Amino acid sequence: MAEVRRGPDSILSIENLTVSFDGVKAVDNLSLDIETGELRVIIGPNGAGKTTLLDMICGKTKPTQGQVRFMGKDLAKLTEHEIVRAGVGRKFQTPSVYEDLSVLENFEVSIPRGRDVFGSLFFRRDKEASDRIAEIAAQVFLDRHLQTKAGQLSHGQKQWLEIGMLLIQDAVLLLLDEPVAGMSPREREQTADLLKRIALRKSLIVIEHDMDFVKSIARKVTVLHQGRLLSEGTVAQVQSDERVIDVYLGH
Ligand SMILES: Nc1ncnc2c1ncn2[C@@H]1O[C@H](COP(=O)(O)OP(=O)(O)OP(=O)(O)O)[C@@H](O)[C@H]1O
Repeated sequence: MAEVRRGPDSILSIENLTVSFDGVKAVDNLSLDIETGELRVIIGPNGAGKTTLLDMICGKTKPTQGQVRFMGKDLAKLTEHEIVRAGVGRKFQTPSVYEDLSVLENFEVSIPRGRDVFGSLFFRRDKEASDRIAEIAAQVFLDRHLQTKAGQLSHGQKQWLEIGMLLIQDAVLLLLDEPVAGMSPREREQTADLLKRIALRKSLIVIEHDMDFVKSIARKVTVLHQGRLLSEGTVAQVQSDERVIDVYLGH
């Protein structure tokens, strides 16, 4: 089994993580480390434990055993909301945007709350927020759709909107479950560029099945199988790993 290398720059450290459902281990003694600024892709056959792993990072599922540390914080001690506030943003497989609100309003509701916006600071902060929305809307290719109702966007555009909402939230670690599902080839290319640009300043964990897309974004790939770490390395390394070939083609 590949050894986990713990760098001084890791933003997320997962150690011996296990969760059982009805006695079956969906994630089994998994350890992995994500560096700051890393774009890590997780692949693996159906039921390998990929989604469950993200569920444990964002606090939706509590581990039976093991630890998840994010920027030095033990995430088991935080609620789902506190984990979001700490900087972990999750995008699920199906886009969850407010369909009846415009793109602009979807961005506005994602602005982190709890910041004082009183007195003379009010207008400055307000301007800051609208500048930030404009910048992020352009980044996720939606600057010309700010007034469009989210329900009228294409499936791919909804995925981009959701990624934009995570950026507005100030997430520093983005967890994306199949972000290009249902996208056209052109939208996939744009998304690959977008994720690479985001990784210049933030860290990402992306679950993906589409190997062409994986090749276009991944520097390091983690392969899960039956809840365990099967292989880790570059796309070329994992694709030539006998254990990976066995799992995908064998039996
Ligand atoms: N809440 C739950 N209760 C019971 N079993 C669960 C639960 N969540 C996941 N599982 C089981 O855990 C295993 C891992 O599932 P998971 O969805 O994490 O796999 P995955 O790698 O994301 O698969 P896919 O590629 O199909 O989405 C599966 O056997 C699944 O049936």
